[in-house]
Amino acid sequence: MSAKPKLYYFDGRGKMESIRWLLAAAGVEFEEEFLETRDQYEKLLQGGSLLFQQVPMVEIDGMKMVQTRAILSYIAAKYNLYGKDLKERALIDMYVEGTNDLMGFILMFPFLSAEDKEKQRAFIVQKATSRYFPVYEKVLKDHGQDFLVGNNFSWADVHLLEAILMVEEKKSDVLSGFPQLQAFKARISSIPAIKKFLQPGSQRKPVPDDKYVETVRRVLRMYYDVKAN
Ligand SMILES: N[C@@H](CCC(=O)N[C@@H](CS)C(=O)NCC(=O)O)C(=O)O
Repeated sequence: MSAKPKLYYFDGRGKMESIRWLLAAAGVEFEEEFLETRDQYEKLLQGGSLLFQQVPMVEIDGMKMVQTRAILSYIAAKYNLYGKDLKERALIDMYVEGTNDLMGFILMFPFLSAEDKEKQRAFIVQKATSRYFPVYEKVLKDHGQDFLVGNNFSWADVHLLEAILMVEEKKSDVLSGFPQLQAFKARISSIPAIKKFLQPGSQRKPVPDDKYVETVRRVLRMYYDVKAN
């Protein structure tokens, strides 16, 4: 039996969270090493483990993988969450990139000033409800199926649920005008592997707090200000 994938990142969401979600959705157990000190990060750098001197890094199947998108694609393909043919794969890629753009607005949120946080919250909700959610609402309504692509559970479904929950953390009733997405959320959340991941005590990370922000800033020597969109 091959070893469990090992994830190298901070003890928080950031760019690793979607990887945790996808592994969990595939029912794959994984280990994590959390970066707490600059020393740990420099050891990884000096050991040549970080191809572009960045995390996330995932040890999987004898590889030290970096680049979030590459890691996610590998996991999706390996665990049959990436469609049955090239056209389904293309659709999954489009939907995932859409949700990724939306999540990108949320990724740096914890690093903003209090004033910018309020501006960014409004921006996220506006983008979600006017650009991204209407797309997925229409896809689900038009084909009338349970999943976004090919009537099968895929990476696109996992990514969309993650994005929905992230936006709901910014505005809890954000799905009120999206009945298809409400039903989708309930359906995907009840898939056993997802349900397990959503329960307390799983490897899902909480909303980033000040301690997470301080650790990331210290380890990466991130001394600059981050601005809202
Ligand atoms: N394109 C990369 C970007 C990764 C990235 O920006 N990682 C940050 C932490 S979230 C990092 O390691 N920054 C250190 C640096 O760039 O020097 C990916 O998607 O994985």
